[in-house]
Amino acid sequence: MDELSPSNGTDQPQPQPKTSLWCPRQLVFSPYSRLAEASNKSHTLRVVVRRPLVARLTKDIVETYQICNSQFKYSEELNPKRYLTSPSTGVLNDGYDNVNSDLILNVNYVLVNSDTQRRYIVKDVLGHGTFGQVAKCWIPETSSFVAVKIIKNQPAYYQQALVEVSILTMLNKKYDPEDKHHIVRIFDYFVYQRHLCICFELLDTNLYELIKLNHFRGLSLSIVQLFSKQILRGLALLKDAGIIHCDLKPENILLCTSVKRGEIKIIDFGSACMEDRTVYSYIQSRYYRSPEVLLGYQYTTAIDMWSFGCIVAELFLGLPLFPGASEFDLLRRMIEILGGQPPDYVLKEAKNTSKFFKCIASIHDVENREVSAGSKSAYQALTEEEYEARELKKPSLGKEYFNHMNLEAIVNNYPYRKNLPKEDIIRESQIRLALIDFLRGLVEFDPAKRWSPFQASKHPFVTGEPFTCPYIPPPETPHVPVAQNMRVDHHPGGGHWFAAGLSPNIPGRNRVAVHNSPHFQVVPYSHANSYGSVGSYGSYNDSTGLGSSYGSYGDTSNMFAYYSPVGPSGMNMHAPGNVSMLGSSPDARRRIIQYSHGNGLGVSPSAGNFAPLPLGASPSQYTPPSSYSQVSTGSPGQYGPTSPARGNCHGSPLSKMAAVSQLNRRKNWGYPGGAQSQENPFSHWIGQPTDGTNSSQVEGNSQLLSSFPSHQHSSSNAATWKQQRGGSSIPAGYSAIQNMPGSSSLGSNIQYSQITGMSHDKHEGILSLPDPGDWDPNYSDELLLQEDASDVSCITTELSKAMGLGSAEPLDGSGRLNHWSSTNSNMNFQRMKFCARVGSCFERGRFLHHRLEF
Ligand SMILES: Nc1ncnc2c1ncn2[C@@H]1O[C@H](COP(=O)(O)OP(=O)(O)OP(=O)(O)O)[C@@H](O)[C@H]1O
Repeated sequence: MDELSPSNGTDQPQPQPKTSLWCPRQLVFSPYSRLAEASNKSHTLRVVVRRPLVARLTKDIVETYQICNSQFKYSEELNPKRYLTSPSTGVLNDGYDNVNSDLILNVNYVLVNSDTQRRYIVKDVLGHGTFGQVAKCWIPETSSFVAVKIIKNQPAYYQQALVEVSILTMLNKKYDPEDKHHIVRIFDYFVYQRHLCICFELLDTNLYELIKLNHFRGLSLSIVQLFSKQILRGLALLKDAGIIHCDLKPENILLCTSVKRGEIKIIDFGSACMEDRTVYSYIQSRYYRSPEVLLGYQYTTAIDMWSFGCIVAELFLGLPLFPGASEFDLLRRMIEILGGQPPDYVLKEAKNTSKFFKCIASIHDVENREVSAGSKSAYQALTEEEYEARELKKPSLGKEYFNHMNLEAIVNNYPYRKNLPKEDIIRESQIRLALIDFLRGLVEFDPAKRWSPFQASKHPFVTGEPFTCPYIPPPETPHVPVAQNMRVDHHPGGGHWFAAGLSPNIPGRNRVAVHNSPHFQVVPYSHANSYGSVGSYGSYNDSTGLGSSYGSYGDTSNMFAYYSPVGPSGMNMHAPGNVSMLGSSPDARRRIIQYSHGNGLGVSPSAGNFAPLPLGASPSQYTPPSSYSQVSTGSPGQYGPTSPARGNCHGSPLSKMAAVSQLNRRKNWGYPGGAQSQENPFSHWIGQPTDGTNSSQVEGNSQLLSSFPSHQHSSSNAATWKQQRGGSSIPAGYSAIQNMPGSSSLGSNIQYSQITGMSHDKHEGILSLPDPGDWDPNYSDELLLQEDASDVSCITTELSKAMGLGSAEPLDGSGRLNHWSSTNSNMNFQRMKFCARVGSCFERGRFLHHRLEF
């Protein structure tokens, strides 16, 4: 404070000259006194003086005040409430909830698990999703931070969130007790103020934000490899458990705060389902949506492998591989970039084939598979005009931002880091060939041929072995039937909760006692489908005794049942008054309906009248009621999944709500049900051929790369990578070589592109930095200005330092993040985390001020 007020060398308040414009009231603060400060707390002086002014006026304000007035006492109770939830007006649930059914949180709001009396003190909001808010909370008891997902106070969200609890509990406890498979840990769950709260380990930035912090330039191949390996471990676990994540995307993969740098974890199992209970057809975020889901074909864990392939490509390229502005656009991009189309057996069976394809063979040919057996398909993708004629609306098409329209050219022509030595370019080009081969096995149209996590994990791109020829995967290990595989060994709750045929296995009074839920009431219900008796197929529990009977939950003395259209797997049974439901037949099943009006049970007036959701899909991903659809549950077909159980599907009334409530960071980026999904987020900066020709015509010629071993799919024309925007473009020249520390291994593929004018890139188009402001709906320059400019400008430098560059060299226009390094300092990592939060503020502006409180 020495620069704020002169010291007179005494600690007494001094009369101020009349000419002074402002002075603190004498009784409150005395002017700053260096002597007083020194005599009081010399260590404080040191700390305060060295801290930046902003820190002293924010984070250190209490100390600053105390320096000015030793009598000053800080009292938290006197603080005005600082709301973290928006809107913060309480209109539902006795004023606890806002209009969106979100619990209105403020800093230091306390969530209590009434069972254990554990208190979770809200400190910040980490994110929003379809299901509610995720808050960073402090547990005084353990002196640790956790992430608590506070689910909206609506029955459908409530119930679907229980699926997340069940699946994660099972994955954590049964399949990954040692936490080695990169799946987020669930610690606790409870109901507070009619909100289901799920407590997770606290994680850090997600991969989308990481890419964004790097200005949408790709990460180095070593990091891509590092992340790929970990995601595959997670997917292998899911496959073993027979679980489909259904919403794998960069946003749902988070860096860990743990000491192990570069560790990531998969989150958000709110859309997950069991492989043998694939109920919904409208799943996966659009950019990461598999062809079989898009076409309405039956699906398996292979859809996560497709998403994984899209993620790997995006990590490398910095941009989504298939940023379809609509499903038509998505399919068009897949076909163009991959050079093929879904196999005929899928097209023949899929529900939506006629929306995107026309049949060009005779019915007889199709039926008898004569055409599909040959090289020519019986189906041809509709042109834009044909689609419009059929659907009576123009398909939404996004602009191209890769100047190459095939996978090989896109990857091969991605700019190399500047100043990379020639030998490193050659080495990296080899790894890129491995990457292409790897991606080919993942973004494979045929789900039956798509590699499993096990097969993919043996690929040279992942193992780091030299890549010499196209990879032939080892045979897949036999699949253990899900029903056998998913039994849990203990039932502390005395039964099972069964929205997903799963058991939360967490006992307790307030353990989401469904029968006590404000959202449900029991009514007799007769289900048409008979799936056998209680305790039959798919139970997670020992099929003995009442407590382990199929679909039960809570104490064995309390069984209710509620209906889910998937058959017994959707039955949540609770027997009031010790009425045993053991061995109940379908006609004994009951359905729980929601009170549709105020009933003293705390149902939000806005909640509507929802039937409980069956398992397995995010509310954001349900098929709109007008077009309820279900993946065919009939015969699995020759390549179909082996699961015998495929239930009927009802759509969800949530779809419209979800569309409105989508607060995802990339809310226009291909999310199912997204209200603005027709808008192309890249429309302003996505590159277009500068000469007005079709992108496929502007392919340049890479002298260097053309000498590399060619891949079976590679284009002979090495095409041009180009990202273009407005006038602020810079030429994307040939990436010259720069030696980086530790460049002897995969980690050497750190790329900073620089224009050098080397021959093979001289035809390159224009490269410019994509600006999130051009497409990110939540971005604003004002928000940017609110931050400390130096913090912002240093993001990429600090991030790359934090990730182990060991160099302060900034990333240039096409630079790429470097590999992780053990020399990375914790300070840098902290800095990175701070920067990451700043980055996230750009998108979620209204939380900016919260983020500054670090
Ligand atoms: N364990 C965690 N640690 C830190 N942040 C987290 C954690 N879990 C979630 N978040 C943050 O909260 C955001 C929303 O979480 P999540 O994806 O689980 O919610 P959701 O409602 O299921 O979202 P979606 O709409 O994608 O289905 C995440 O993108 C992430 O930024």
